[in-house]
Amino acid sequence: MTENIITAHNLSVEFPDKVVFRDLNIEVPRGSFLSIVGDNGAGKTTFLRVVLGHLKPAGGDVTLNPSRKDIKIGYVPQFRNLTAEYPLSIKNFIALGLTESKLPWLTKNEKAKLAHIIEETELTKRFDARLGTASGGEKQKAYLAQALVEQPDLLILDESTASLDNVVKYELLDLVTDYQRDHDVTVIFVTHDLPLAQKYATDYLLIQNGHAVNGKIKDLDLTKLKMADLTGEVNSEVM
Ligand SMILES: Nc1ncnc2c1ncn2[C@@H]1O[C@H](COP(=O)(O)OP(=O)(O)OP(=O)(O)O)[C@@H](O)[C@H]1O
Repeated sequence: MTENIITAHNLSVEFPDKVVFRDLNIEVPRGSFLSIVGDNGAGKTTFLRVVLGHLKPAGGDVTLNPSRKDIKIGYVPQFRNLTAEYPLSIKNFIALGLTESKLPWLTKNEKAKLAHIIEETELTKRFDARLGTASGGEKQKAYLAQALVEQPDLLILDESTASLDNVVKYELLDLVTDYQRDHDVTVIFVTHDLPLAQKYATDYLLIQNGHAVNGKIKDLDLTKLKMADLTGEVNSEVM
């Protein structure tokens, strides 16, 4: 039986002036790829904050497995350009994600982890380059490698493909799904890009207008969503 990494029952999230959603039931199987989609301000980040225990729900419950204390999380933020003067090499930047030892030098095991993730994120030819001078795609791959270097249980891609060009977006998500094939990692991809979500995700969570619906991505009918780049309203047929 597939284990769930996230299980929520009747989860309701509200602020004094806003219902984010009510009575969400969702199970996120280990090893799945969940896309969270919704307009700006719909509640995607808020959902993650509740899951990670940073915000108390108004009702219901959500559990993580492994527990919040034990789970290893990798996080890739939205792309932001670093200045050309940024001093770290790609390799040293990725090494910031190592948490095993507190020593000022890398242990043998850490060096092996670093070499491995550099290869898996296809940065082998560029690991000595300064991150500041790297291309946008290489920078985002370096963020991805940093998030994966400790082999997380859960990888959160927080609009990590926004403002990247199309080729780079697909390259990055190809790397994620290749990595996922070889490692036991669950991916949560927060995005406004529905076609991208449809290509890579197995499951979706759509948060819109105070409602949340979820299911298998193959059952999400894009033609029923009235969205221009996901900035419109969701059709009532879906809600
Ligand atoms: N601590 C808070 N107190 C009150 N309202 C809040 C709080 N945090 C978030 N909100 C509101 O809840 C709503 C959901 O915010 P959230 O940041 O989760 O949206 P989002 O879907 O992640 O948006 P974006 O795509 O722009 O990042 C917004 O209207 C926001 O203003």
